[in-house]
Amino acid sequence: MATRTPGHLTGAPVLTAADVRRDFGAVPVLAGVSLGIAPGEVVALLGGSGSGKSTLLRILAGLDAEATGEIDLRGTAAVVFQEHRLLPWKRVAANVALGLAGPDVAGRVARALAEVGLADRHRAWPAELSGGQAQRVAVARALVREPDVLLLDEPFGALDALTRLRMQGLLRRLRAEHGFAALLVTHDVEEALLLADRLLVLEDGVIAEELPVHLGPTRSPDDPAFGALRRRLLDRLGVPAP
Ligand SMILES: Nc1ncnc2c1ncn2[C@@H]1O[C@H](COP(=O)(O)OP(=O)(O)OP(=O)(O)O)[C@@H](O)[C@H]1O
Repeated sequence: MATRTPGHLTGAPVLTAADVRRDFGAVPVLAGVSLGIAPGEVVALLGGSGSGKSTLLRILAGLDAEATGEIDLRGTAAVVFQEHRLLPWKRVAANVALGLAGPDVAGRVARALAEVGLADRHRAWPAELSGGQAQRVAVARALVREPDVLLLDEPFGALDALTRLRMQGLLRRLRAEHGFAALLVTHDVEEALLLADRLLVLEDGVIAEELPVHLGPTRSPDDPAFGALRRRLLDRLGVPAP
C-alpha cells in the first residue's frame, strides 16, 4: 500500500506523490508517477482514455490499498467524483453533514450549501435535484470539510455544456475565496486551460509532460495565447488539427 502521511500545513507542496505504481494483474497502469501540488495551486491532469488518471486520483485520495509509492498529504483532502454519489435516503443537508464532527455542524452545512447556491434545498431529497444541483451538493459536501486539496475526477463530465460552464465559474469563485489547491482530472482541454495553473499529461504510466499555464486570472478561449496552448495540448494528446 502507498504510504500516506497526514501532516500539518507547513509550506509547499501540500500534496506530494513519489514513484506511485499500480498494476492490474499483469498490466502496469502507473509505472512511477511523481508530482507535487503547491498550496492553492490548481493542477489539471489530462491523458488518453485508460491512461490511469482516475486510478491516480483514487490513490492520492487514499482509496486504493494496492498501490505502492509515497503520498504525502499536508492537511486534508476531499474528493468530488463524476457522479454525485449522494445517499438517496438522506436529505441534502444530511448528505453534506455525513461524517462531520465538531461544533455547529448545522451552521457549517448551511454555509456550504449557500456557497453553492442551494441554501433553499437543504431539505430536498437527492432524487428531487437536477444533475447540476446534485453535483453542487457534492461540491458542498467537499467544501464543508475545509480541504487543503480538492481531488476532482471529471466533476462536471456528466453535465450539459451550459451547466458545465456555470460549474467551472463556481469552482473558480470558491477557489479564490477558500484558496484550496486542486487536482482536476478532465478530458476537456478547454476546461483545463480555463481553470488550471499547470497541466500534467499522463501517458504510458508516467507524467509525460508538464505545462505551466501563464494566462492570468481572466481567461478566454478567444485569446490567441489560449488558442496556442490549446493547440499545443491537443497535439500532445494526439488530436489532429481540423
Ligand atoms: N479495478 C480495476 N481492475 C482492473 N483494471 C482496472 C481497474 N481500474 C482501472 N483499471 C484499468 O486501468 C486502466 C486505467 O484506468 P483509469 O480509469 O484510471 O483510466 P482513465 O485515464 O481515468 O480513463 P478515462 O479517461 O477513460 O476515464 C484501464 O485500462 C482500466 O481498464
